[in-house]
Amino acid sequence: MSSQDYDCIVIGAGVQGSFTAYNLAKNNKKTLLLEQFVLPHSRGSSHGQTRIIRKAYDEDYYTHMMEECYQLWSQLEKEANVKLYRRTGLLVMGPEQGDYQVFKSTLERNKVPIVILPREEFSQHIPHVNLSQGNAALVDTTAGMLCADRTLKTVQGQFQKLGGVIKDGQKVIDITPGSVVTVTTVSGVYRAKRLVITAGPWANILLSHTGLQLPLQVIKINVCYWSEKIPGSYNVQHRFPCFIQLESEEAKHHIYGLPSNEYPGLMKICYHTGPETDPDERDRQTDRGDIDILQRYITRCFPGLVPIPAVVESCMYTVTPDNHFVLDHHPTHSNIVIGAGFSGHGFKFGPIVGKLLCELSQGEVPSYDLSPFRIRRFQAHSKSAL
Ligand SMILES: Cc1cc2nc3c(=O)[nH]c(=O)nc-3n(C[C@H](O)[C@H](O)[C@H](O)COP(=O)(O)OP(=O)(O)OC[C@H]3O[C@@H](n4cnc5c(N)ncnc54)[C@H](O)[C@@H]3O)c2cc1C
Ligand SMILES: O=C(O)[C@@H]1CCCC=N1
Repeated sequence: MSSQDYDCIVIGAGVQGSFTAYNLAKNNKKTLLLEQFVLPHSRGSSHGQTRIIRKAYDEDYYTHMMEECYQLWSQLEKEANVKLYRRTGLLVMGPEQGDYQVFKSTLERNKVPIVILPREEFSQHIPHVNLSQGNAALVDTTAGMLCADRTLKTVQGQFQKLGGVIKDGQKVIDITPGSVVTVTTVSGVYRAKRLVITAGPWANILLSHTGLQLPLQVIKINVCYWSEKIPGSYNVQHRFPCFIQLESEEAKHHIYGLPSNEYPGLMKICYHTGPETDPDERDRQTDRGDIDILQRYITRCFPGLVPIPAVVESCMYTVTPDNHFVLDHHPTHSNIVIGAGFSGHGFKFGPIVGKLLCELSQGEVPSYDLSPFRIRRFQAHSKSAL
């Protein structure tokens, strides 16, 4: 095996590619992780200080995967001696008869510890928030925040300690499928028996070299931070939780937030959709319709915040038509595995996605039923070239 030959190449060092490479190295596979930008970077979907981790989901299969995933997060923390998870709880608010009931049933069915907050007791538990008319509320008490940038640094570091090789600043410009896959970057040519593509918003650009297109939409998210009128009122140290406001008449998509933490006195609150963008032209996309929706919501429900964003950063989602991930083999090249379309909720699953993509690439039976994540569910869709 020459120095350019690997058991497996992983393209894309975001959260999913980094955890996949780490799992491959743990399984004694000679692994190369390729990244187009110099690391660390803030041009994809995995950067920033924080992400929400939760078991509160509509579907049982996500809640089931999160059971093991919490353990994997904790194992990584112990192995690397770093703190990545902070328990805050997740406040779920939503119209009583809508998605809220589905979240509640999933949590109850799976025996996730929750606290129901009756309307008359709400403000005693959650001061500084107005519960919308007709909304109900509960807290997923096991939920919390993950340190995102620290996670990438940690998992990439552990991968390298296991002998894994990271080459950053190496944009992949060609892929030649075959029993040995050839991957060409701007400055090298590498070969491997197996390839994993975890390219986030650039997935379809890379997949075009393999004759496949998936129905993925890339959207820009304005990551907004809002100033506390009274310092500390929404602070993590004062036990303010993360929250999700489920979709309602006035906001057609979720609104979610994390307590003030990374920027003193600023709480992060975002809208769970945004305008479509080309990933290489993200900063040219200046639509701020989402911010208007957030301003109205904050004025009404978070009266302790100044309803003008103090900081706006950018991030991207890569969204599938059903908002479920793609975790599958390439339909015509079985030694190519794809992890894509994490639809704005994939970070918390990083450790389990890494384990599953590693299993798929090694031809093993995956630890979970992956039928919700198969490519063939898009067969009827116009953008899939299967
Ligand atoms: C604002 C925001 C808030 C979010 N909040 C949450 C949350 O609270 N909880 C949660 O669980 N999830 C959340 N998510 C979603 C989560 O962050 C994403 O699902 C996850 O980061 C996707 O990771 P990825 O590895 O697929 O993509 P990315 O992080 O984009 O990684 C893909 C990598 O591939 C590289 N690449 C692409 N093309 C090439 C090429 N040709 N050659 C080499 N490298 C290439 C890119 O540069 C990039 O580094 C949020 C996302 C955003 C944007
Ligand atoms: O995945 C998450 O928890 C966040 C909050 C809800 C919307 C998307 N991302």
